Amino acid sequence: MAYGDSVLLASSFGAGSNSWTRQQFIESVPKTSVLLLLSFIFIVCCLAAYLERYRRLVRHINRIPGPATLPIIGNALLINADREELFNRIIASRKLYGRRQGITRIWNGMTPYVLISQAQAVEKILSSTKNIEKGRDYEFLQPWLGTGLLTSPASKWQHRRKILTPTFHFRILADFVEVFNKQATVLVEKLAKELDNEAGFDCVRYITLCSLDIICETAMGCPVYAQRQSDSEYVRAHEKIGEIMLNRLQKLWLHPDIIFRCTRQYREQQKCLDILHRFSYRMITERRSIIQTGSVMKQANTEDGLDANNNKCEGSGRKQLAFLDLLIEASDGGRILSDTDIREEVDTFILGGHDTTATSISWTLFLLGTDPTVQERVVQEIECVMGDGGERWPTMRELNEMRYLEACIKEGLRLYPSIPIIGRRLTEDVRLADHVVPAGTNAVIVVYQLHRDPAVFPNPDRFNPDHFMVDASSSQEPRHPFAYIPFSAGPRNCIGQKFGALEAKAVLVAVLRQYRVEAVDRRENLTLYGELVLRSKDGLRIRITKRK
Ligand code: HEM
Repeated sequence: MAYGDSVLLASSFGAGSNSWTRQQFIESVPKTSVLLLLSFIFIVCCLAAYLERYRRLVRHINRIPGPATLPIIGNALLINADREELFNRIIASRKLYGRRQGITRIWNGMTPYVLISQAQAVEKILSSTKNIEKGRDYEFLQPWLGTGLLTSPASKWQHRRKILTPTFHFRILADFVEVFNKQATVLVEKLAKELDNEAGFDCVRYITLCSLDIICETAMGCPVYAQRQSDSEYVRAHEKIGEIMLNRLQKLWLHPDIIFRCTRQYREQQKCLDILHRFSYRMITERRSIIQTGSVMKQANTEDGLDANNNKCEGSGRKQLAFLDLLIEASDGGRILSDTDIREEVDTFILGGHDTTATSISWTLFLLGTDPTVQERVVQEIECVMGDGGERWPTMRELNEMRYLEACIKEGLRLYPSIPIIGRRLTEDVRLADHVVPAGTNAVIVVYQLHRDPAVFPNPDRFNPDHFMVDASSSQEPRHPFAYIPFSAGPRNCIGQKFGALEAKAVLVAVLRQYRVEAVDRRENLTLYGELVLRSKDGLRIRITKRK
């Protein structure tokens, strides 16, 4: 014991034989009190550190232009708008505050969001290998998708992406073209009943069911007959869970689990999840046994499949491999991927590859219906590439040759990107133009607005597929690589973009070879919903007539 210490103790407790030693003093203090004191100090330190971080966040965020904020609630009143108004306000934010730099901020209560719609700034966020954490809103997809690729945290994502990338190899996609063509033929059949419909009809539901058929068959190796049995338990569960998740996303008070779990919607969600997950697990078991008996490649491509009511998929062995087979193969008997992991990824492909592709096809078809000259040019290209193809289905090579059709799909995705908004939660500071956007901020990339930047696309609202017809002799400056990102960009870009683009082509070829399309509504009269995917309030109404 140091001299100073003994003096201190002596003076505190009195010297002499009855005085306390330091040891006695320490022993006399109850251990719980010490623990409490240490915990208190720890909490105070954490709180101080948190407040300092938060103060820094507020200081940086408030330097970014944006609407005036109220204490505590920030701009929550502004955000708490109905479906159509919210998207309008997001778009208006740049016009009002961020015209110069395409960067604005908004406070949802005490949570900051920074809206970004300028290519250089977008590049800083999306090209980062550190800021790859998804925004908070993606958590609402987790009951269904778990932490599959789309929703997975950074710590898990990299390893998963490495395993999954080979499943989208072009040789595997070539095999899927047959499924695209087969289901597109069913779509053409279904559309025939609208031939006499003078008033027009919404094409989105028809195309969404076709796309669901395609993704389920390619992902799980089992047709679900969504187009033929659109009221089956599986299809209804799909539609219902989408509605529930969207509704929860929009209603701030349903965000905390503790409240949501008390609602009827939660119970409905659980029922849907039970149907969807049960189906995916059944497929895994079935495909595993087919693989074990070595019969995947041998089996004939039968027309058996999902029974609408009991979800059975008998004799559904297919000539080609499904994504599921590739995942089972990559799982190494459960060592690398468990059945739950596989289920998460299959469900992720189904969600990620279903509405997005259907939305892209629907908007392109609608846009072609607004411009007969462009539509005829597409049809001429199809005839030219297919030669005397008659009713024959296009091959992958032929689809790849249809450059003008591709330009129309790209232009459709420019004007109406299937995913109009992409979110990231920043884990480290980013400098954007004159601003520091601190870690902890939710970065919101407004793809819809980015794609309409007049500095990149002159006359940006016009439907002009020539934007994407590459002219090697052109003296124009090349476009900024992050000015057009319908499939996102950087490390967390869309893994299924080639699949989606090829599917869109196959479906549009099938429809346009049979029908002439005319848009019923004018584009400027459409009301947009910028939700999980970009929708029009009243659907996309077209009229069709038979081509000779
Ligand atoms: C036209 C069709 C499609 C469009 C416009 C599209 C768009 C996108 C976008 C914008 C993202 C980034 C989302 C984000 O960062 O939050 C994304 C991610 C993703 N997409 Fe697509 N997608 C399409 C088709 C598909 C298809 C067909 C599949 C699967 C078969 C698919 C599977 C995925 C997956 C798994 C991710 C997450 C990738 C990752 O985080 O590593 N997508 N998609």
